[in-house]
Amino acid sequence: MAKLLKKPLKLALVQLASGSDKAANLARARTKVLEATSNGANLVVLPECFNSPYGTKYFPKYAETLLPSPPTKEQSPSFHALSELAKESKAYLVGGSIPEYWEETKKYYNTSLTFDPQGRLLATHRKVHLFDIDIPGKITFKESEVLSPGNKVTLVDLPEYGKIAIAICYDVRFPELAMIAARKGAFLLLYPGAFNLTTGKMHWELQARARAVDNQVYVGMCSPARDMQADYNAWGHSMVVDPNAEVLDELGEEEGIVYGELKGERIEEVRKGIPIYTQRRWDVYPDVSEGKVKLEE
Ligand SMILES: NC(=O)CCC(=O)C(=O)O
Repeated sequence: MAKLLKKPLKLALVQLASGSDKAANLARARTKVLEATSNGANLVVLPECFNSPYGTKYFPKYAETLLPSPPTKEQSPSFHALSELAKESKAYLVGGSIPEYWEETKKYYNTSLTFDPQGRLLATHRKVHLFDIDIPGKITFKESEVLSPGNKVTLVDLPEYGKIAIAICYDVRFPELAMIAARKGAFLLLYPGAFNLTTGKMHWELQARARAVDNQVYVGMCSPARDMQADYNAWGHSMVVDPNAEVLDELGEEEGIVYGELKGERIEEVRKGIPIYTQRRWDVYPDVSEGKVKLEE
């Protein structure tokens, strides 16, 4: 089997403290991304809605136009700031997510942009599963009041390293997305996300570790820092999980950067020890195998 991760990669997840001032958020993101790369990171990730408050009433106000691509600076200051930052830091950059407005359809999306170290756009992921939940007395949230869903699995090839998959927050709860990405050869599943104080406590770590153990790949979950003055209080606890579902490192609630040294040998070791990759019984669950998720050679 070809190596999933061709050489070691240093991953950095920036748990950004952001507020209502978009320009200030972009400037803060730049400072923290440059800090991460000055510490040797090759791939840096920002949180969901890293340059705006998180909430349905904020999406239209902060939305930027990304299509046709590339947008102008007026249409999307964040696109240009991220592209320039990837170039400046000479690293791959997963720009968390931003609210997107698509003129042609008049629809809004929660969208993640990934850039290469030359500042070129590599991938766009629109959140596939919208965060619509209702836990009485705790939290009710309905992204679908404003947003439309994306409709694809997003795999990104980093030529020197291998493939990664990008999805956004609530997407992590859907193992199918992760499974397809892993079967197509991703060594790392990345989720810019913003769980809250109710579901964060219940499921943030569980979901990260579950996707790792299901697929025997690395997982990175990148949250905003917690702000108790904001309408929505993010859980924090950005973390890197290894292919054996062990938490390699984790932050608390405050702003910070969590790092992970990712190695191909670790994936191979875990898969050799517990070889679920060669033990699947597609004959017993053909409905899943028919999902066209053949294991890569
Ligand atoms: N921003 C989100 O998608 C939140 C997801 C979340 O909190 C969850 O429990 O899932």
